[in-house]
Amino acid sequence: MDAGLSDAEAARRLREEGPNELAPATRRSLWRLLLSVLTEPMFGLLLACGALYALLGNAQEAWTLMGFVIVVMAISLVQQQRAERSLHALRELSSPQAQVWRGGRVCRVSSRELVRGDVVLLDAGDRVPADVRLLAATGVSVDESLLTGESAPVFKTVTEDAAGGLFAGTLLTAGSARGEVVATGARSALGRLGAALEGGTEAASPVQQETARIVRVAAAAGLGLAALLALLYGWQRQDALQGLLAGLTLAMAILPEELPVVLTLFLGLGAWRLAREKVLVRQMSAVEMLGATTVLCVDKTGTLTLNRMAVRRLWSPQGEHDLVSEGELPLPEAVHETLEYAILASHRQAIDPMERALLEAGQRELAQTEHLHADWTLVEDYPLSAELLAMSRVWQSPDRRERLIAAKGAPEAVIDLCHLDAARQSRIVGQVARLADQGWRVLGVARAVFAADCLPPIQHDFDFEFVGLVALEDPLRPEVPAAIAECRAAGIRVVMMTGDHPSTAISVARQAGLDVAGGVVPGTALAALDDMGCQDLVARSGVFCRVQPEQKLRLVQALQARGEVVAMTGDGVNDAPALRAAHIGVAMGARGTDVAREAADLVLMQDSLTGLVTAVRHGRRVFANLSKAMVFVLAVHVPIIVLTFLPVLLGWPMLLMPVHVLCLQLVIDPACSLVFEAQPAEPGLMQAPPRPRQVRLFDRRVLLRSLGQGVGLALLCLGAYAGAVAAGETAEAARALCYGVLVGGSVALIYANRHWSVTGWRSGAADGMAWLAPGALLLVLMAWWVPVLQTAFGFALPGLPTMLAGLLLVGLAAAWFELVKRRTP
Ligand SMILES: Nc1ncnc2c1ncn2[C@@H]1O[C@H](COP(=O)(O)OP(=O)(O)OP(=O)(O)O)[C@@H](O)[C@H]1O
Ligand SMILES: [Cu+]
Repeated sequence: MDAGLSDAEAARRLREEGPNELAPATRRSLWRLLLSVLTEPMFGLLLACGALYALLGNAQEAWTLMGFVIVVMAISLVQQQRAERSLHALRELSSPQAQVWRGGRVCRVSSRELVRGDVVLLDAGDRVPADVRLLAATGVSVDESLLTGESAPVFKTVTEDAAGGLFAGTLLTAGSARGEVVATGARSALGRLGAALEGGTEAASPVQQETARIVRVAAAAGLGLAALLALLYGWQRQDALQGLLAGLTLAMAILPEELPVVLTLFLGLGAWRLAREKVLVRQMSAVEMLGATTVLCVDKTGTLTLNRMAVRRLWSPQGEHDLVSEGELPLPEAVHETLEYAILASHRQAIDPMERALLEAGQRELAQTEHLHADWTLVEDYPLSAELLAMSRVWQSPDRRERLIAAKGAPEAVIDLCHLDAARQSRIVGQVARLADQGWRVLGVARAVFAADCLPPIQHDFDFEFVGLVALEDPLRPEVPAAIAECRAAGIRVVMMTGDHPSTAISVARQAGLDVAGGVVPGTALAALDDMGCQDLVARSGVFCRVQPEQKLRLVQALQARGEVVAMTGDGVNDAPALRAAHIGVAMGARGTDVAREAADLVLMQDSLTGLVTAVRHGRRVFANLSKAMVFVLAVHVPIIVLTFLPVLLGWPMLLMPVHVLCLQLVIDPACSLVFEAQPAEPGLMQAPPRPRQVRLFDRRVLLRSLGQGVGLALLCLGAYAGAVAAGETAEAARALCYGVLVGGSVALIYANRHWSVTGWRSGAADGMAWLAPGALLLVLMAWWVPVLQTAFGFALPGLPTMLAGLLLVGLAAAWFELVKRRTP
């Protein structure tokens, strides 16, 4: 029964008892989305306008307006749905997984597919997916604070009573376990409590906060101005209803309802694009923080290296053997014991790549010898700890005559266990340095015998005898040097924090192309330093060895105190605090623990540093595109405001009505979501230093550019109107021309702002532009020619010379935008 359920039985139970989740995944339905669109203030304004038209007796205008309302709302709905769908897909991808016996073998399934009776395997760092009865447990301790509020670890062993089990939502902090699922979903202890895992609470990023502030200010200012305009108009012309209409138009023009939509859309789609590059974003705001990253703190194994360990060399005081260069020779007797005891000090069903490498070397090299003790039984197990980087296992031979203890671990820890004299000690230390200099991970191996029945509590109490050294090779990921070079070019420092030996650390750092000028600093050096000392240290050195998780946290904090924006990779059970502290915590999808993943903002599905560099590049691109979109959105509002306000002041007939503003939205919204969001990175984006952290989205440059471009367009539109009237056109034809220049100018505005470092027409074919520009042209022509629209828009067809003049004005606008783009710093 330990082999778990069959696939068919599991599927049947899943159907009958439902999935293992507390609340069904919440995906905002179409109705919810529609509701949120309907409750936007813009919609209220439009309804008010429609009602006013109806009151004024302009039934046709009221209907046209409503028609546009539906189109604009549909666009907005589609955009939101697009963002929503990408978010949902992300959540699915990042949903927790569980290791389970199904149909006689171990496989990984999404934990929502677990059913009662499944046999699950759990390891330190796993979140317990359901209520589980323990079948086997080694050194299991759990954090049940989610259920009990008590954060002290609780030790668990296999017992008959229910309290011995593991509960859904608790965290395995140490050990490993096998157990049978007894309750899932709402029937689990957590489900009965009605509690929910706090999943990805979205903290607003600086840009999100800034945007929210701008929207509030602009909305208040807009409403104030609109009220002023309504009063002015009503008082000047003694026409309260028309005044109200003018006011509403202005309110509509100023209301910056695009901004938050643009922000969510850009961050959401940015996350979706990253997911296609195998980088999962758990915290949306991380996309934008990534662009400001100045320091990447990376671990070594798996991030810089392949985590594909292989035993390279065996050393004992009697001899040495290289498994690659002397691979065809049989293993010399002198190193047999080194490998033998290294394997005895490992788990039989090893997960750790290092232990697997040892087992595999044993199968290959010792198969014909008496050194593999399949018939021995495990009596006791002393795990690795932060204080002592060594682990021991106690074995009983079949004849039960003696107990044998094998230890392996960091060489200095094993030497310490063996109580060697100074001469032998320094000889071994020299050998360790020689092997580690190649970038290999070196383990010391020791053994002891024990006759008494009662085992001592700590490893130090055995009388260990030094056996030898094992050097494991873990090749550098081939793509890493290029990724690090890219970081350097982009002004990003890469700092390595590893748990490994100093010589191994520096050698791998050198191979990867890290800055090793500051030497390698052991984690213990931090203990003697105060916070200022720490900050000095992280400024000077970029390679840290024998680092423990608490020290990672201190290093991250010291970097942050120096004003750096820190992204940090981590995968261990104890890395969570440092991951949370870093601006961007990065966990590994394949090898990381649940704890690390839950604490992280990003999950790299391919575990490689390259993914992180890609993420940084995307972060920079998203921020750049956001600024471009903001310049455009701000700039295009300037002429709209001027064209609504100025005619009232000058006593002209109204130039813009709600329907015009609304129709322009048909250009603005797709421009943001299609054109600006999809802009590729500017050339040189990764050759520039990171943007300083205090840089705001609406900085001087953005404001200057948008004002400069917007005022230019406003003047040209006014010029178009005044010119047309002067040339003898009717007010309707002049308005038609003015609107044509406004729409054409907006398209030119998009065109110019797509790229900042390149002139518009040199920037190559533009994806979204290809149908945005013809679409806008069609819109204008239809409004000019189609009779129904003509009346709704208050247009008359201008004469041909006027039209040509309008075309010229649009060309002028395009030239002006380029000029402003170049001249603003
Ligand atoms: N299973 C093990 N058996 C014996 N020693 C081990 C084992 N795992 C780790 N060690 C020792 O502990 C040291 C630190 O291991 P740890 O797992 O903390 O490194 P790490 O943080 O994974 O390294 P990196 O930063 O390179 O990823 C290792 O260099 C090794 O000497
Ligand atoms: Cu000791």
